[in-house]
Amino acid sequence: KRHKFWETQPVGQFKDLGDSSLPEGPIEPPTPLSEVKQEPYNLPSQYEWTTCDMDSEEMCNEVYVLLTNNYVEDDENMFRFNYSKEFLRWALRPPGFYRSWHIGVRVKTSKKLVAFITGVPARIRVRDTVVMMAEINFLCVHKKLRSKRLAPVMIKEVTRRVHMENIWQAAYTAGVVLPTPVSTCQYWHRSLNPKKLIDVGFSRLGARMTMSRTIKLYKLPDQTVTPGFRKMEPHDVPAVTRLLRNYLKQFLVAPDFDENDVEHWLLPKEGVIDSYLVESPQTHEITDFCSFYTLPSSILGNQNHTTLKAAYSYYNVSTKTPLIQLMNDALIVAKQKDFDVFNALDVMQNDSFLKELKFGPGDGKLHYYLYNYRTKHVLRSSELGLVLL
Ligand SMILES: COc1cccc(CC(=N)NC(=O)c2cccnc2OC2CCNCC2)c1
Repeated sequence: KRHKFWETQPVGQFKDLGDSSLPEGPIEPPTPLSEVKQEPYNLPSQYEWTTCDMDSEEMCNEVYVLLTNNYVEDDENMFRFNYSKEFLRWALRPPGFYRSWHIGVRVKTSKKLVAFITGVPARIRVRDTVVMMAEINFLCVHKKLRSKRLAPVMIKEVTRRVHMENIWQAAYTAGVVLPTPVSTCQYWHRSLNPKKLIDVGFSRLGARMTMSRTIKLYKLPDQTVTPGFRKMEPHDVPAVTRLLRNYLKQFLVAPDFDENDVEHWLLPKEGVIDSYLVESPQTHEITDFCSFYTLPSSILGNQNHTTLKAAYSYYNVSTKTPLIQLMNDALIVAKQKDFDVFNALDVMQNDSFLKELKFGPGDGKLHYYLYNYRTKHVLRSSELGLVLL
């Protein structure tokens, strides 16, 4: 398939697949900062660049409205991601963030926001090398402006602004195959509210299954079962950082989180991120951790329901509590908080609990990409220790 734009970019090309003579590492060397293009790329004449200050209630709302109406839908166009404003502020303002990497496109005359793309800085380890990268996300072009080739110029502009901060690599995910996935993950769903999921067409009643039998199949206890299971609190940051850093060592690609990162990315925030840990009642040692983020989806065209309340598995660590028991407690808490479904990718050790905890395979895949960084091989999803929002 022709990838006119991606064939011009420093990314693994399909023709290079299997050529194991190519070394792991950057594809192109950094450019001297004086040679980085200082002025923004040209947009079609009726549009202009804008920087979206997510601290501004008004701009944050404009971004929220654009994404709510124009962001990613499932393959059958029945659902559309509906990131909340609080979530967007959290996702886009981690330690060291750059406002200039929150890029919008406006119509010059009306000033209407019609496109968006973002980057946030992240230290990501690839095998034994920690690389400063930009995590690129929320690329969105208004439905009415599709196929005007806006996305390539937006990707070039965010790349230019990342280069200006002397960062030369990036990580991103997509539901489509581009040159060339560093890994491809299968996503899985665990029903928490099967009646609603069937009513809205997210799930179908199994063959030879009645609704009451289905409700019983997915029923969960009212309370968590692990002694010492509790919400993460600020004073837990150092211990959770140690636990998570040690656990992530086993994966070929993983974030290199320090305490500042853990404080931002993993401390609970109502309606955004939930995280729990197991503190041994005997030793008070923190032995396990689980977390999930809140990403609702708009339900397109259903009379009775407008929103699908979905939890997405984030980072989980098990050293004493069996991962299956830990994740079942996460399901129990998600059900207590009235989530309809709990989603997970088959990354890290997730494969070990998916089937047993009654997750069903989703109808699509999520591809992971690195920009300007070649890996020796395509990674198995279980070698991935990175979850993007
Ligand atoms: C249920 O509502 C949906 C609304 C839009 C798209 C999809 C299907 C889909 N594309 N799902 C995922 O990409 C996905 C499935 C499981 C876990 N994480 C995921 O994506 C995350 C990570 C990448 N950025 C979007 C959120 C579902």
